[in-house]
Amino acid sequence: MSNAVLHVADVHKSFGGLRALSDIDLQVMEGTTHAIIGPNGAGKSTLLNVCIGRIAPDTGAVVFDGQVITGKRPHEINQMGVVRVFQTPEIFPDLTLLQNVMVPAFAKRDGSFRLNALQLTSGQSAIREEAEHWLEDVGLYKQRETLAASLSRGDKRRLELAMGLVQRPRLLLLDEPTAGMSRHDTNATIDLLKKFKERGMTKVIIEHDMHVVFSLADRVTVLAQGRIIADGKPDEVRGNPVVQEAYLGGAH
Ligand SMILES: Nc1ncnc2c1ncn2[C@@H]1O[C@H](COP(=O)(O)OP(=O)(O)OP(=O)(O)O)[C@@H](O)[C@H]1O
Repeated sequence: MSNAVLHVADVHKSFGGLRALSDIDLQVMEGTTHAIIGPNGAGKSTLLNVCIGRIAPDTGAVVFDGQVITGKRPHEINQMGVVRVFQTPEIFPDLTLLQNVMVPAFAKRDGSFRLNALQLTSGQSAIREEAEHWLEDVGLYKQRETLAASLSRGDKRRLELAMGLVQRPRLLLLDEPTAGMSRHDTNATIDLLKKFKERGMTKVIIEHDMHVVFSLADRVTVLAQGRIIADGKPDEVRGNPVVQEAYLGGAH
């Protein structure tokens, strides 16, 4: 039996009169890729934000590796090993790729996020080597000395992935990792994420592109109007008439 790395336990969240999340209970098992899908406004981003401490649930709890993390600050949750890769890459355009990856590597080592860590000499070469390793892993090693601003959209996402990986996540949360990408870049991203899957990394992925979801997910949870309407293996979910109805009735 594998363990639940993440357990979202009976979470509710309202914004004013709007119920963004109701009765959310789900478990992400060790080593799996767990997709969260649903029409626009279903509550996917709110759920992710609850998991990383950016939004406090009204009731319920989030348990990570057996510890309640509800109420902890985002950087504390990040230090525990929960890493989120954003829909819009959060990179430093005026730094080189290498420097971009070195900043979170220093943050992981020192427990605080500082741009001026790049001026530190202690441990600089070990951090540099580690950053190079992850740039190589995502296929950006050759461009390591170029400025991040010059990258294509797909490569910026890869860079952000390297910035996440250098933190050696226990749980990687990916928010629409292929949004706005060409089919070629999307397929390259699928291949990259498959590689991490083979290494046993636990991932949660929010994604609209069903080709990506069904290429990667071991389990799929479907949200609609803030509730879980289906949860199971990809094929079970795909054939579920309730899911089809939610998509037809929604914006997609
Ligand atoms: N800070 C907020 N204040 C008020 N309402 C919010 C806030 N954040 C989200 N909502 C509302 O909560 C509901 C769920 O939004 P959320 O962004 O979580 O959905 P989503 O499934 O991620 O949608 P999308 O696929 O469009 O990104 C929506 O009706 C949204 O308008």
